[in-house]
Order: sequence, then structure tokens, then C-alpha cells
Amino acid sequence: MTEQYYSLDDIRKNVSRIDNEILKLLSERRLLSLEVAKSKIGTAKPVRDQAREQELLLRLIETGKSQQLDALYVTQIFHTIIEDSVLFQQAYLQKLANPDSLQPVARVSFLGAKGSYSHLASRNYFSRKQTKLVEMSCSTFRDVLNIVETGNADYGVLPIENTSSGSINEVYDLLQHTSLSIVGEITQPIEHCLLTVGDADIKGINTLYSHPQPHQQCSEYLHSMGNITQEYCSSTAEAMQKVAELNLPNVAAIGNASSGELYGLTPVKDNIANQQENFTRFIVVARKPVDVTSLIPAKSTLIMSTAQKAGSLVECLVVLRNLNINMTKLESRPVIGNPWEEMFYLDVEENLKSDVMQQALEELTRLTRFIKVLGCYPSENVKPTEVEIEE
Ligand SMILES: C=C(O[C@@H]1C=C(C(=O)O)C=C[C@H]1O)C(=O)O
Repeated sequence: MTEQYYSLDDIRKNVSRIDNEILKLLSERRLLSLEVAKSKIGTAKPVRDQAREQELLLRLIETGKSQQLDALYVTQIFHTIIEDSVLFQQAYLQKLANPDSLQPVARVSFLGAKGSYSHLASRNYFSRKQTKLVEMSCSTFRDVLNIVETGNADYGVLPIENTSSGSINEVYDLLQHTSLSIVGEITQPIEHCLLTVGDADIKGINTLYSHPQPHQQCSEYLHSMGNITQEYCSSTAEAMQKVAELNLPNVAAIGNASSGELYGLTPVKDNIANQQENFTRFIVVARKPVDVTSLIPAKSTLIMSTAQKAGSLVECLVVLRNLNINMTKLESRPVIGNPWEEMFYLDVEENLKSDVMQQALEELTRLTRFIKVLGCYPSENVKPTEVEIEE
């Protein structure tokens, strides 16, 4: 038998042909998941079916093994595919439930210029919503809200909490007075790097440009760098822009590697956040609230102030416990102008229109001095179905 030699070009042509086939199949699978969503409307079945996912993953791991594909690889790929399928179905069902809400073109405001984390989160959030985006950069969180309130944008995207630095207080405080509703959320992985022009030597860096939030999230690494002059900027994007303009080897910015590329910056050190799993949860606000279909997991956000006597907050929390409503977040912020008064922010895993939530609101209204629903929105946090991987 003669051995067959292929040129690199030929081999690459074959790889590209296979990649195209993979894309075609992924697109076909996505369209089938729409058919699944339509059938679920008829039977009122929830979009997520973890028993089906478990069965499917186990079978694929077995099939993969017989083709020398290891279980972890197969699991990772199919977790991504299933997540997309669930979010795609959710987006479709939400569009049906809110026919007027998503226009073919949506104007979205966020903090910072191109490449800011808010910008990345906005793109991510709207990626499955079948709408064209007009992106509007703002230089403050207040502007992000104002521009939506005045009708000059349709949506605003704002960071609300981070796994390393905690709640973003400025955003919580602004929500106290806004007329807008929360209509969505998205959790964005935040991968901070130290970015410089060219391949600068880390030891020579003595000036750092950064927004205060990333600075806080990377405090341990920055401390280890020794004496560094800190220059604060209004956004990550502004920090990157400044460093690109200065074009000096002793100056660095904190930012995401792919955003850095937009400004011609190179990562000289990656993964510099205090916590390796660094995520920021963003909320999406609009002038009109949305209705969340009962086929998908919903979250509701409330703000309330309680009577200033012992046990007032506990009484409210007991209402939630008795109705078996899961609270995922409780935050308190001072009320400006009323010293020692607190405003509580609560996120609960419940649809606003459910019977238990309606009952909870009725009881909470009796127990509080002030209560307002900031919004009810689909939960887009698709936790992957875990399967036992045998070696
Ligand atoms: C597509 C479906 O909806 C969801 C997505 C799945 C998938 O992409 O394979 C599996 C189960 C559900 O969580 C389905 O129910 O079949």
C-alpha cells in the first residue's frame, strides 16, 4: 500500500469543510429547539428539562468514548450547546409574551466606550434577542438611566454586583429613584489582565490607569506590584484608551484581553483578579416592565423600607419563608436625607404574577412603610446539569 501525503493546504481545506458542517448542524439544532419551545407552549411544560439533559449527556459521553473523545471535552461542548438552546427558547417565548417590547432596532446605553465590560455585557445580553443594536456610551451610571428615562434609549445595562468586590452601591442608590423597570439580567465573566502598549516589562510599570471597581477586584495582585501611582478613570475603556494614547512602557491599564486588542494593547499578565471566578451580574432596565412566561425561571426585585422597630425585617423575611419563596440577594442601603433609615433590596426566585408572589406582596405591603417592585425578568443563569464522569 502506498502512503498518501497531503499538503497542509489540503488538510486545512478538510478541517474547514468539517467546521462548516459543524456550524450547519449547530444551526439546525438551534432551529429544532424552537420547535421544542413551540410544543412546550401547547403542553405548558417548562423549557428546562434536566432529566432529558442528563440522559442526553450520558449517552453522548458513551458515544464520544467509542470515538476517542474524552468525557470532559464532550460534556463541556454539550453544556455550551444546551445553554444556548435553553436561552434561545427563553428569548423566543419572551418575545411571544411581550410582542411590543423588542423592536427590530434597540438603542442600548451602558457605561464606557467600546470594549468596556458593560459594553461586552450588552452585546452578550442581546445576542439571542434577534434585534439590531444602536450602542450608546455614557460616562456615568446616572446618564445610563437618564437617557432611557427621557426616551433617548430603549434599554440601559448596569452592573449590580461582582463576586470579588460585592454590590455596586452607586447603582443600588440610583434604582431607589428611577421610574424604570428591570427587564433582564446577565452574568458576565470578568477576566482582568494587565495591559500595556507592546510587550512591556512588568517590573518597569509604575503608573496604572483603571476604573475603581477593577482596581478593588485586583487589589491583591496590585499590592504585590509595590509602589504604583494609581490614576482613576470613569470606565475600563477610558483606562485602555489613555494607556494607548500615552504609548509609554511604564504605564498599564486593567482590562479584558479582547477589549485591549481594540485599543492595540497587549496583556502582559492575565488573571490578576483576587478571585479566579470573577463574575459581574448586570441588570437591563427599560421604561416598560415585561411579562415573564411561566415556562421559564423568573426573578423579581423589590425595594422596601420597614418600620424602625426590632424584628421588622425578620417579619418580612418570615413571609417569604412561609410561602417557600427563595431569596437570592438581600442588600441594604441608607436613605439619603433620612439618617439611619435603610432601604432593603431583595431578589427572589419567583414570577411576579404567581399566586405565592401576589400573596407575599399583599402581606409585605401591610408590614412595610414603603414597597415597590423594581421588576420581574427571566433568569438567564443556566446552571449546567452535572453528570458523573467515569474514567
Ligand atoms: C430542547 C429541549 O429543551 C431544553 C434543552 C435541551 C437541549 O438542548 O438538548 C434539553 C432539555 C431542555 O432543558 C428539550 O426539552 O428537548
